[in-house]
This record gives sequence, structure tokens and C-alpha cells, in this order.
Amino acid sequence: PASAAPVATHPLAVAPVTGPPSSVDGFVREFLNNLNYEQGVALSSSSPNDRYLALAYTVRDYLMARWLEDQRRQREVQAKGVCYLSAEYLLGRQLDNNLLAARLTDIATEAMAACGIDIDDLRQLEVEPGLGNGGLGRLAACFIDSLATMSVPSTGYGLRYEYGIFRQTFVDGEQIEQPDAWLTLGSPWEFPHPEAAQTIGFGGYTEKYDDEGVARSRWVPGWTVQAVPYNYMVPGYHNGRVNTLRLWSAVASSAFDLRIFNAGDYAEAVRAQTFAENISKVLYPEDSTPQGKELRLQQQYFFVAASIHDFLEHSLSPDFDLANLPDRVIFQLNDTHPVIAVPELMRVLVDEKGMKWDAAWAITQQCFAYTCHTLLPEALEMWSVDLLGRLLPRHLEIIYRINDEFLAAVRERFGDDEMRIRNMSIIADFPERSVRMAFLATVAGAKVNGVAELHSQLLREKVLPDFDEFYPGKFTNVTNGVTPRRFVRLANPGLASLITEALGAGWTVDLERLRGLEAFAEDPEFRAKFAEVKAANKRRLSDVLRTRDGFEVSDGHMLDVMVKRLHEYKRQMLKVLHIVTLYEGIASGRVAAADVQPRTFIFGAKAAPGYVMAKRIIHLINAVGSVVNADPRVEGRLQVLFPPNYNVTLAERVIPAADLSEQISLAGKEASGTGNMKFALSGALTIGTDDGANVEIRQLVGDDNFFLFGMTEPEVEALWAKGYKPSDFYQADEGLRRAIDLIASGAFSGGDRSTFEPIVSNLLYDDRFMVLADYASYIAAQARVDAAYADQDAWTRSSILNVARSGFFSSDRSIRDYIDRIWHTPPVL
Ligand SMILES: [N-]=[N+]=N[C@]1([C@H](N)O)O[C@H](CO)[C@@H](O)[C@H](O)[C@H]1O
Repeated sequence: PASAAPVATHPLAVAPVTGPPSSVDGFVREFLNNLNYEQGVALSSSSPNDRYLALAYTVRDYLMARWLEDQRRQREVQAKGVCYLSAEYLLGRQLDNNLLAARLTDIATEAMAACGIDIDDLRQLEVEPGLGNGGLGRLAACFIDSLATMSVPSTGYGLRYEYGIFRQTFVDGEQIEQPDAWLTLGSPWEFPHPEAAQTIGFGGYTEKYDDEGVARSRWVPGWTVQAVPYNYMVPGYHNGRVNTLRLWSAVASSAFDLRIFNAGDYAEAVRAQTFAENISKVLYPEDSTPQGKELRLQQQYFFVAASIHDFLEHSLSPDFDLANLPDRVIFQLNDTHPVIAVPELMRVLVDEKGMKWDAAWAITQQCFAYTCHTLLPEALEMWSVDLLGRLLPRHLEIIYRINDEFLAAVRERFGDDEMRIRNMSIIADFPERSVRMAFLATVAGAKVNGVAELHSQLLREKVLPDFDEFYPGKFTNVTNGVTPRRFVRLANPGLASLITEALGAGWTVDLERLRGLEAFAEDPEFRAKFAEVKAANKRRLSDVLRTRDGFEVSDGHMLDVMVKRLHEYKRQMLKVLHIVTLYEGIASGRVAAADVQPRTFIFGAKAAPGYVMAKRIIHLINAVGSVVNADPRVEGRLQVLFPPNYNVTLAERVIPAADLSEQISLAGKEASGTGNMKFALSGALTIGTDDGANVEIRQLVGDDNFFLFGMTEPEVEALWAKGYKPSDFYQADEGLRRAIDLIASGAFSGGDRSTFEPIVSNLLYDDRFMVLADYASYIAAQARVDAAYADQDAWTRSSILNVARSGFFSSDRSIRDYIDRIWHTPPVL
């Protein structure tokens, strides 16, 4: 058949695909070929974007041979692999990571120079794919990097949003969102494969029929859309491996309706097309507060259905016995967003493959595992049965049957304990009849894990205790991690070469080797070099913020950094109260400016567009910043900088320059955090609560090298149970009262008291995340920071110990834990 693999005779055609020669000449040749034949321009008439795209194509060409070989090997070896299902991937820029993986950085730099091009100019042109909101999306990107570097057969599956996370600008200090048209100038790192499109159904109805005496069901969708795969390379670091990230884009099954067009109704002629293609149009910009919108559910079903069909069709041999599916794949569910994959696999196995329900369910329960990323009840997704029944009628039927059989088993184990049955039912009756996706994931998953020790403990004890009791051994923990390739080797080259100089290069794939730096912390010469690396990173950040945002970072200031999504539980308001306290102290003359450690406070934070309080807090931060930065009384002492549009690329510049890492969420609210890990690995000292992975950071780096403050999770629970009255803390603490009164006075809003009144009254009369309760402890900890920073040598020693003891936070270690505790997918070397 035409689709069969061609049987070639020409020697070139039968030879294995080899990349271009890894030499400057080879690179120049390849680059010029791509410029001339791909971009269709000569060097002399090329635009910067032409040159950037040609460079990207050239790097691709060097990685192509490995990619094709890896795909062949994975098909041949038929080893068990991981399908990572995630609605978000916050990839960051690709060029440098691909150059690093292919050992091409120096060759490419020289080759570009030989063509009269400064490769750094081209780097700046790359638009990062912002296909995620925050930690969850970036974690997925770190994980696929580690899976490739550890030679684990795996495919990342997700959505190719046409518009990623919005671009943030500030107008009069307020956040303005603009669409992120990241594809405008082309995306050289993707390979579209329309020929491998999957047809995805929606709506319609289900019908029962008799199949030779066996009662069967089938779904008759009301409409369909095409899922077109775009493949992205995921190169391993120096191991010659390249895994695949496959992102799906929606294309109308029936494009343009000529008949309606000829009838003159142009809008109607393209309505179906627009409607269908809306599915992958834009990323939902909520982080930890899901939108229950129909389009969101369409997005979730669209990419998981395409991914499951794709895997069954292209990764399994046509005669593969699906009873052995658990030996070939584990579908990892990155939060509840992809959980609709569970009833989809059941539908395929039972309705399409004719498998018996029990056999299909036994397979399904071995093929899925679920990672929960939150503790906030409002973040746990629930889909109304009305919407599910309308959009995915067969899936709702399957969920009902899964729930019936599950509750029957619960009843068998615990008897007619109606309260327990209602608490455990996948179907909730209040506030409206809905499917609790986290419960479905827990019932279907072979394993359920939290993303930090404390989080996993609270998941078992507080969020899903009944399930932990019912499924002994199902719950486990895998503490998050970050890839040392991007966040140390690439983002912090000065530190990377210092580490390599001291320990050799092996740390990049074996981060625990950083432990070897402990001895160097005692070496004044090494401390001096280390401090110089930090100083150089600060100068680099200063240059970036000057060209990017027109900021002049004050010299010699401690860089106190808080970069993460804007959310009340992360308590950017506590940081604001600290700044206002320092400012008020100096401005009122009660504190001598000379007694205050010069600090520059750097914020980075996007707020979900619909999150009003979060946007108000952004406005307040900018308002405080403009007053503080303009006040001569604190000049040279306090500076507040809030560069807009915080993203992976900016993180790679801010984090290596930081002295102090703000991880100040209310204990029990931040599942893990991953920025905290990147800061510790960059030698920033952490001021933080015992929340999420902060606990493990503190335990590893040591109490002397961590500024702990605030209530523990049990203390938070106790205060909540006792009844928390934030205004009591306001009354009892003069410093707190002065700070809040200054904000309330309109001092940061041109005297207009109403501007920030909602924030003030929320703090005094609601304060769900206990900012006021932890204020005094936080301010005391900040005073300890000031005292510690005064002894730069001791600070540097502590900073080195943070790096030395943070090797545990490599995403390679996380992946090893997933393999050992959940996936059992050993690397294929
Ligand atoms: N969604 N979600 N969850 C988060 C982050 N907001 O993306 O996942 C991250 C990755 O697991 C966690 O580090 C973080 O604590 C948690 O809030």
C-alpha cells in the first residue's frame, strides 16, 4: 500500500540519517543552506528574523538524526513508556537549550560570528512559548527535559494554544492583558503532521445495541473537529536522545461551507470553522482557580482523546494485545485537567475494541496515575453533569458506572455509612450535580501523589482521607524538582563554570554532587569567586531591566525577590506590608535611614484577568513603588521594581541575581513551589514559612541558612478553629497599624482613600490567608535577614551551603522517584 514504508535502493536512502558535521564550517554550510533554501533569502538581504529562523532550523538539523533514531529505537524496543498528559507546558526559549543538548553552543557562536552575526542578537528574537500559567506548566517542561536526559521512553502530550499566557503591561500601575501572538513570526521548533490528524467527537447521543447477544453502547457524536499534531523535539543532555512533545491544534473537520457562502451568509459559512478552531485558540489564564467554562472542558477532552488515539495507533503494533497495555504505557495525569482521559480509554476499550467492562477497568486502573498540585478546595475541578452529559454523553454514562461500582465496593467495606458514601462519591450533589474530577482520578489512578512531603501528608489527612483509608498504599509523594540544565547551566553560566571548576562537569546530570561544595564554603578564595559570580549576575540583571523596562537598579542593594503568580495565598501583601513598614519608619523619622539595609524589592507576577483582588494588589505594589522610588528620604535605601510580563525568560535573569528568595505563603496552602528550589540552587537565601517544599529546603540547607517565620500548618488550623479576628492583630501591633493606616490614608494613591480601601478592609475583616497573623514574625525574620546580610562573608558561606545542599531538587531526582514509586519505566539505554 502507498502508506507502506518505501524500500529504497539508493545508498543515500538506505544510509542512517546523520546530522551535518559538528564543525564551524559544517554549521556555516547548514546555516546558509537554511537561510537560502528555507528562508529563501541571501545573507546580505536577510532580516534578523530570517537569520534567527535559519539558525533554529540548523540546530534542528543537528538534532534530527537523534530524534529519528530515537523514534525508531522506541518503536523497536517496545519498552514501557510514559505518556505525560498536561494541559500546560511552560517551555521557555528553545534555542539555547537545544544548542546545549547538542554540544553546539561554541560552534554555533563561532559560525555565526564568521557570518558577521552576533548570536546573542538572534537569541533575543526568540519568543518563548507561554503555553502555561505557572508552576504546574513549568514543572511539566522540567519533567520532559529530565525524561529525555534520563533516556526514559516518553511522550509529552498537550495543547498547541495559538495564544499562550497573556502579555502583561502596566498602565498607571494597573495590569493590562494583551493577547500573546507567539506564532506570528513563525515557530521553527515545531513539525506539523496534518496527515496524522485525529478526529475528535463532541455532543450527540449514545445508543444501545445488541452485538450477537451482547448489550453494547456506542456514541454518535453531534460534531467533530480535527486534532492536528505538532511535534517538538525534547533533547536529552549529552546522551544523544531526543524525545517528543506532541501538541494538538484544532482544525475544523469541514472547513468553509461554500453553499452557505454562495448564499451570501459569509459569517455563517465560516462559523463551524471558527467554532471548532476556538478549541486550541487560547490558554485559560487561571492558576489554581479553574474556570468551569464549556470551552475549557472541550480543550481537555480534545487533547486527551487525540493523545490516547495517537498512542494506541502509532506506538503499538497493529496486533498488540490491549490486555498487556499496562506493560507498555503509564498515562501520568498532570492535575485534574486531563482526567477525562479515564472514561475515554474505557470508551475505546469497551465500545470500540469490544472488551468486557471488568477487563477494561482492570487495565485502565493500571494505566493511569494522578498528580495533585493543590490544596485549595476551589482549585479542585468539578464539571456539572449537565455540561458533561451534553458534551460527552457516553463519558458521563461511563463515569456513572465507575462510580456505582466504586460506591458498591465502599459499601461492602464500610457498610451503609451514608455520610462516607456521600463524601466519597465521584458525583457531588451540591452546589450542583457535578463530577469531582480529583475523586475520579483517585479511583482510577494506580497511584496518587502530592508534590511535596507536607502537601502529600495533607492530601492524605485533610483533602482525601477517606480515599487514603480505602486505598492503602495508593497515596505517595514525589517532591517537585527543576531542571539544572536550564536553571543552573544555562541561566547561571558563571555559577556553572565555578561548580565545574570545583567538582567537574558531572553535576549537570547528577545534581547531588553539589554536596561537594560544602567544603568549599570554608574556602575564602572560593567564597570570593562565588560572591563575584553573584555580583556579575546582578550587573547582568541590571542591564536587562534597563533595556527591557528602563529601570536603574541601585548598586550595592540586597536584591529581595518575589516572583510567582499573584494569588492571595502566596501573600504578596505581606511583602508589601514589610516595604511600607520600612518606608513609614524612615519617612516618619522614627527610623534612621542609615540603620536600614539598602534593599531593592523586585516583584514579578501575573494575575488571572478575572481575579479582581489580585489585580488590586498589583496596582498597590506599583503605587507603593512609585512613591518609594520618588521619595528622597529613602533614596539609596529602598527601591521597588516591578518589571511587567514575568515569564521563564525573565526568571532566568532575575533568579541568579537574587540575594533573598521570598517564599511566604500561609502554611498549608502552597502545594510545593518550584521557584523556591531555583533560588536555593542559585545561592539565594530563603525567607519562608514551613509550607510546601520550603520544609524540605530548610531541612536540607539547615536552619542556620534559612530564615523561617510564621505559623506552621497545625497552628494555622488551630487559629482558624479558634476563630481568627485579623483586626485583633492590627490593634495589638503598632508597626502593623502604622503600615496599614498609611495605605488606608491614600498615601500611595494621591490621597484617594477609596483606591486601596478594598484591600485594607479585606485585611482587617477577612484576611483568609492570615497576613496579619504572621506579620510580626515576618518582620522579626526580616530583621534577622538585615543582620545576616551585614556580614557578607558569612552570607556568602550560607549561600554556598544552599547551593551545595539543594541537589535533591533536581527534576531528575523527581523523575527517578516517579519511576521507582509509580511508573516502573526504567531508562532504555
Ligand atoms: N496548579 N497548580 N499548582 C501549582 C502551581 N500553582 O502551578 O503547581 C506547582 C507545581 O506542582 C506547585 O509548585 C505549586 O505549589 C502549585 O500551586
